[in-house]
Amino acid sequence: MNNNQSYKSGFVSIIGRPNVGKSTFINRVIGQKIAIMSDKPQTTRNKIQGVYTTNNSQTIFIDTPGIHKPKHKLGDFMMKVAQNTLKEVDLILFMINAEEGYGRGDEFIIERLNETKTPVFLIINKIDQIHPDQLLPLIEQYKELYPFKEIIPISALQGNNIDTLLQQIEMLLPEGPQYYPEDQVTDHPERFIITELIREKVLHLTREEIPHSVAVVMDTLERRENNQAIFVGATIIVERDSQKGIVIGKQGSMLKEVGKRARVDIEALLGSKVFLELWVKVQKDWRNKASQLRDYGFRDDEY
Ligand SMILES: Nc1nc2c(ncn2[C@@H]2O[C@H](COP(=O)(O)OP(=O)(O)OP(=O)(O)O)[C@@H](O)[C@H]2O)c(=O)[nH]1
Repeated sequence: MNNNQSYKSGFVSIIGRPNVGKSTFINRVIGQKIAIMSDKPQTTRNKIQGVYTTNNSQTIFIDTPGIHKPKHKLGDFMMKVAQNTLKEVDLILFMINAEEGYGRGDEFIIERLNETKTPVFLIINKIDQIHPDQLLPLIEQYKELYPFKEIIPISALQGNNIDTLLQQIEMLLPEGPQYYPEDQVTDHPERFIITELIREKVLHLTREEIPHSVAVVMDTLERRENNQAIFVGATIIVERDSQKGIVIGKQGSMLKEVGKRARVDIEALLGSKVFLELWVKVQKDWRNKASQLRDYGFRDDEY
C-alpha cells in the first residue's frame, strides 16, 4: 500500500445495451474467464462481481443485467435489480458500442440515469471497429444527452485505453477498506460460473436455434474417486420440445459436444479432473412464472 495516501475502494456498475462488450471488459480487467461472452444478446443475467485490486485501491465491478424495456416477468425482475444497483454504487460505467451509435435502448438507459445521483462515465467501446474521425461526433452527440463525468473511448477486446479508464476510476473512488483479499477475483459461487459455462456452450453451438431463455441448473457438485475428480451433474432447461431435440442433437451428438467443451472449461476453472453429466428438460414458459425464478438462481431478496 502507498503510505502517502489512504486506501480507496468502491463499487462500480457496468450498464449498457446487450452485446456492447460489458463481459469482455470485465474479463480484460480481471484477466480470467468469469463473465460469460456470447454473440447473442442478454447472456449476462445475474450480478457478477469482478474484483480489481491494486496497491492503492480496490474496485468491485458489478456486471448488471442489460437494462432494457421489460417484455416479460424476467425482464421486470432484471430491471428492478439493475435500478436498485445503480443507486447503491459509487460509479456507473455506461458502455456503448462505437459502431452502433445512439439508439432507442440508450434513450431508455439515460432516463434511468436521470433517476440517480451516482456519477456516470460514458465508455465508448469497440473503437477498433470505427475510423478515428467518427469518434468526435459521437462524443459530441452523447455530451448533449447527459452530463457525463468522463467520456473514455476503449477497446475491451484489444485492450486500448483500459489503463486510462482504470486510473480515472481509481481517482473517483472514495476512501475505503480492501473488502476482498488480493487474490480474490470474484465472490460468485463456482456453481454459478459452471452453469454459465455450460449455458455458453449451448448458445454457441446451437447458434440461432436456441433462444437466450435457456437455463442451466446444477443438480450435483461433489468430489469423487478419492478426491481425484469432481462430478458435476446439471440440467439444461428449454421452453419447447423442439428445442430439446436441438440441444440433444442426432443420437445425442450436440449434447455430447456441449458436454465436451464445457468439461474442458470446468476442469480449467476447478483445477481438477471433471466428470460432467448433462440432462435436458422442457419447462414451458418458465420465464413468465415468477415463482419459479427463485429456483433458477434469481433471488429478489438479495438486492
Ligand atoms: N471488435 C470488438 N468487439 C468487441 C469488443 N468488446 C466486445 N466485443 C465483442 O462483442 C460481443 C459481445 O461482447 P460481450 O462482452 O458478451 O457483451 P455484453 O455487453 O457483456 O453482452 P450481454 O451479456 O448480452 O449484456 C462479443 O462477440 C465480443 O467479442 C471490442 O472492443 N471490439
